[in-house]
Amino acid sequence: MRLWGPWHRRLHSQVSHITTPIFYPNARPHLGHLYSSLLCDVFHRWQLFKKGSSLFTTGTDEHGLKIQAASERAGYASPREFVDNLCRDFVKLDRAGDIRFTRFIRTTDADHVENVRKLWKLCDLNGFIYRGEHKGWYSVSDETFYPESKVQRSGTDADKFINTETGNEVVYHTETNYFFKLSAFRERLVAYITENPRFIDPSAKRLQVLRELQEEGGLPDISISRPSSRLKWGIDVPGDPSQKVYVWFDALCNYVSSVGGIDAILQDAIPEVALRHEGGNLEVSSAEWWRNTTHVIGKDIIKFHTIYWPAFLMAAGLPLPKQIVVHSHWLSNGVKMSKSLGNVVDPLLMIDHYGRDAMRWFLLENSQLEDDNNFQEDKLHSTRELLVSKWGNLVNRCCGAKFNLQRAVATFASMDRETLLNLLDGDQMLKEAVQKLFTELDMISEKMDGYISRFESRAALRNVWSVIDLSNTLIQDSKPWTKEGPQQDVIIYACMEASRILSILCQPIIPSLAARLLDRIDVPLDRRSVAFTKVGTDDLYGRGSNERGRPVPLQRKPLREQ
Ligand SMILES: Nc1ncnc2c1ncn2[C@@H]1O[C@H](COP(=O)(O)OP(=O)(O)OP(=O)(O)O)[C@@H](O)[C@H]1O
Repeated sequence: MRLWGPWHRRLHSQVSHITTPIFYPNARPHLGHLYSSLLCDVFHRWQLFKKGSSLFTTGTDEHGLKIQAASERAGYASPREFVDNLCRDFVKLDRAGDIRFTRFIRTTDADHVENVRKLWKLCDLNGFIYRGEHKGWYSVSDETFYPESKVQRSGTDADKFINTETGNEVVYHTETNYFFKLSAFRERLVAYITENPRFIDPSAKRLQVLRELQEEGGLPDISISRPSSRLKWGIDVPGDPSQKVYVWFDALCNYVSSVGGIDAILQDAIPEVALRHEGGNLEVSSAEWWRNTTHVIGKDIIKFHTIYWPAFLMAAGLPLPKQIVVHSHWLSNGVKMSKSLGNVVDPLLMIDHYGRDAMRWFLLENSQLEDDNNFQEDKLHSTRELLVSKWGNLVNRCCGAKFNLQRAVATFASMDRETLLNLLDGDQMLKEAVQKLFTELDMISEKMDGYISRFESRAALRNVWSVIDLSNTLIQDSKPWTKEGPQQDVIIYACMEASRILSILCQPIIPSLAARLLDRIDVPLDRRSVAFTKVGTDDLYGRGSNERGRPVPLQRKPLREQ
C-alpha cells in the first residue's frame, strides 16, 4: 500500500480554532445560523481529517436589551429562563445538522464573565477607556448608536427616524457611559489590514473595511457601557455596578474565553481547563490556539469583528486572530432572512424531510462567500435527487450481481498503473477514459484541500460532481455488462475507486451519507482516512458488495407537501 507523502506530512501538525458568531437567542434559529455553523463544521472536520488538531466554538450571546425586552414580552420570570429555553433550540439545530462543535459557549458562563471583566480592566489600565456623556441616535433593535449621517426620516411615519442601513427605528438619547478610544486605533488597523491581506476574506470585504476606516471623520470613539437602570441583563462594569458592559464588548470576548482565557493567552500557557479539542494529543497553548483562530461571520456584523474586535484586542495588548471570513446572506424573496423579520426557513423542517446530508450539500453547493442566495426548496429537492441518481446509482450499478468488485480490487489495487492500462490496449477509447478518471483522482484530494481551506465549497462540490460524471460516462459508454474478465473488472474498479475516494473526502461534508456510501462497498472503518485517498491505497474493500439485497445508501424522496 502506498502512503501519500508530501500532502499528508505537510498537514500533520496543523492546529486550528474556528468560530461561528455567537448567536442572539431572542427567537428560534433559522437557516442562516445553520449556514454559518456548517461552514465552520466542514472546516473543523476537514482539519481533523487532515490529522490536524482542531477546536470549534459556537454559542449564544445572551445579554442585552433585546433579550431583556423579548423575555419580558414572552412573560418569562427572568431573562435567564428565556435564554435557557432558546439556547436549547440552537443546540438542537446543531445536533440535527450534524454540527460537531467542541464548545458551546454562553456569555452567561462563569469563565466568560471573568474574561470580559479582565478584558475591560486591561483596556482601562492601558488608558483606552474613559467616562463621558453620550448623546446620539440610538436603535434599541440594533443596540447601537448611529451617527447623524446614517439617520433619516421614516418613509411611512414622518415623526419617526430610522437607520439608513438596517431600516430600524432610532431615537435621540443622552446618557452617561464609558467610552472606548476607538479613534486611537485607526492607523494601526489600516496598517495591520493592509500588511495582512488574508486577515479579512474575501478581498472585496477587506477593501470595504479599509474604505470605511479611511473615510472622513472615520472612526469615532464608541460607547461601551449602558446605565444599569436601563440595561439590567448584562455584566457589571468592573468597579461601577451602575453601568453594564455593552453587549458587543461582552460578546466578542467569547472567542478568547473559549481557548482558555486572556491570562493563559498572555502567559503562553497550556489552558488550565482541558479543552475538548479533537485530533491528536498535542499540548497546545492558549496562545497558539488563539493565533490560529478563524472567525466565520455574516456580512451584517463585519464592523464589529474587523474594527471593534481587533481594536479591543490591541488595546488589551492581546494578539489578533488569524482571519475573519465574511459570508453573504440567505434571502427570503430577496430580503435577508432574519429572526426579527420572521421571514425565515425552518432548517429543522427541511432536515426532517430531506435529511441532513442533502441539506448540507445543498447549502454548500448553492452559496459563495460573495453573493447572497435565495433559498428554494425545489432546488434542495433536486440536489437530493442528483445525489440519488448520479452517485447512489453509480454505486448500485457497480454493486450489481453481474460484477465482482472484490475480485477487481484484489487484482488491481497493487498493480502498477501502466500494467493495468495496458490490459485495455484493445480498446483505446476505454483506455483513455480510465486514464482520465485516474488522473482526476490523483489530484482531487489536493484540490479539495485548497477549496475547503479557502471556504470555496461550491468549487469543491463541483469537482466532486465532475468526477462522478466521468465515472457515469465511463459506465454508460463502455457497458461493462457486455464485457468479461479483466476489462469488465477494470471498469468496475475505476468507478468504485472514484466513489471510494470521493466518499472518504466528503466525510467532512456529508458525514452520514459518506459513511453509508463507504459501507455499501465494504470499506473497512480503519481505511477511511486521508492515507487512503489515492488510487490503489485500499486492497481490502468490496467483500460482499455484490451480494443481492443490500440496502441502498440513499432512497428517493418526493418534494415536501406544503
Ligand atoms: N440570512 C442569513 N444568512 C446567512 N447567515 C445569517 C443570516 N441571518 C443570520 N445569519 C448568521 O447569524 C449571524 C447573526 O446572528 P443573529 O442571531 O443576529 O441573526 P439574525 O437573524 O440576523 O437576528 P436578528 O434578526 O435578531 O438581528 C450572522 O452574522 C450570520 O452568521
